[in-house]
Amino acid sequence: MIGKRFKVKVDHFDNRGVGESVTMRKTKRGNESRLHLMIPYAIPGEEVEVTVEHAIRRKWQTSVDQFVQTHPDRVEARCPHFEKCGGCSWQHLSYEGQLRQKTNAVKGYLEKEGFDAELVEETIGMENPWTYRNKMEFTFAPDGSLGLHEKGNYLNVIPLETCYIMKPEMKEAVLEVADWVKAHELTGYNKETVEGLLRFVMVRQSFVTGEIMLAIFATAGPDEVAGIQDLVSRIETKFPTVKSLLWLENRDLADRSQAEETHLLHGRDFIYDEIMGYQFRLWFDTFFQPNPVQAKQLIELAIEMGKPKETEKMIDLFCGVGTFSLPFASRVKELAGIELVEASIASAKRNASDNNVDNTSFLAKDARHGIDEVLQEFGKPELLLLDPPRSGAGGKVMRRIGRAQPERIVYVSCNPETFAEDIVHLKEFGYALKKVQPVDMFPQTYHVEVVGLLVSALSN
Ligand SMILES: C[S@@+](CC[C@H](N)C(=O)[O-])C[C@H]1O[C@@H](n2cnc3c(N)ncnc32)[C@H](O)[C@@H]1O
Repeated sequence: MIGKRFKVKVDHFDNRGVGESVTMRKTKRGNESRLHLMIPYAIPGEEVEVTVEHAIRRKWQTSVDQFVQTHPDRVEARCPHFEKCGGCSWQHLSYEGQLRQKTNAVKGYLEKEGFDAELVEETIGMENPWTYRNKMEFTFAPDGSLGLHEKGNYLNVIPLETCYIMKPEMKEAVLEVADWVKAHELTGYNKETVEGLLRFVMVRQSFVTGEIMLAIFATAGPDEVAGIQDLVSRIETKFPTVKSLLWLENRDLADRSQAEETHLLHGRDFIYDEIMGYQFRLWFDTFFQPNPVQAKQLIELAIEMGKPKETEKMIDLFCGVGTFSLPFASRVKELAGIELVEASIASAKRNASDNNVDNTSFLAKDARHGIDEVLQEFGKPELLLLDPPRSGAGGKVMRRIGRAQPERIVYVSCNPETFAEDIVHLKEFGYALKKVQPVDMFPQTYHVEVVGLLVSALSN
């Protein structure tokens, strides 16, 4: 198969937004079999000539020799790193085209699980689908250059020239770090030889307060690094909005942005952010919605769909640091948040008290056991919101939710595929899906967020 050429029409995007063509072909024994060809950066409807490169899990990966017919939504990608960088995967689609494809994808996942695709609204897009990210992470190459991982090659780093999905000020601050590294001839960490100093730079900025955090992950402490004072004075003089400059020591072999020791080089160890008028403290490892403009839309939508009432009790499952909990708490009598990560629960409690929200309780537990515990102490909630990770909540959690019988369930998801699989479990408990609203949290990528409303038949 390798090296064979085909002329095919792209049928659909797979669940990672890659063009796929499926054709029937005869095997040597004369049987019919499906041939899956994966075609990078191709759009459904396009006609392409491709060459087979290799197989991954029974799907043949191809390279494009020629586009015979292109889609009207095809555009020139804006970024010079497009196709090499693992970040934006859909810059070859017009923004309107991206939104259409996202709506179709959500409809497809729901139809597959037996739901009515008519319940899916058009995807809510952004007025400006660029410079939307409030947090980015860049990697050092062994020679000290700083950039983004090459797509499909974790060991290679593409030096950062530009990045259109983050704010220019964030990029300038990161480029200043890159310049400092070059000036002092510091080395980057080599994953193969496990030698070298610098691992990552994480940058995050609040779009409301403007405060920036710069965190540098390295295999040694700052005392062991020549020129550290130069870094501090460069940042202090050129970037007054950097309110937190951190040096995070990570000597571990595991190449993750974690820290064994935190050294504060400038400012405080957190920055302030705000959403819907609520203030949040963000540490370097705090999960916070990465697109603050759309996050506000998402919370407002969840409120509109869930219709919280002042007489009601509510559970916020997978609550993180309380991004949804705080705005909802002011609209219900009592709210209980459940979340696995203890540090997030500590943050959620602090965020509640910082914002004078006093009708919440937060429990650091796995969702499954947390529901049982909260139900025992708290009784049946009228409203339940869940916002699980990409892998979904899973059947066991969904059945526990079904048995708890809240009147209304608002399901926020960053993965419509697992969302559709999860809500199937609620059917046997008498829930009907009323509405699904896709929201574009990640323009220029295939990712799409959804908010779904499910209502119990028993509540009517
Ligand atoms: C998509 S985030 C949502 C967080 C929060 N709703 C927000 O908007 O910031 C999913 C959250 O689920 C938490 N989580 C993951 N697995 C969990 C589990 N088994 N039980 C409870 N929480 C879990 C993660 O730590 C993370 O905070």
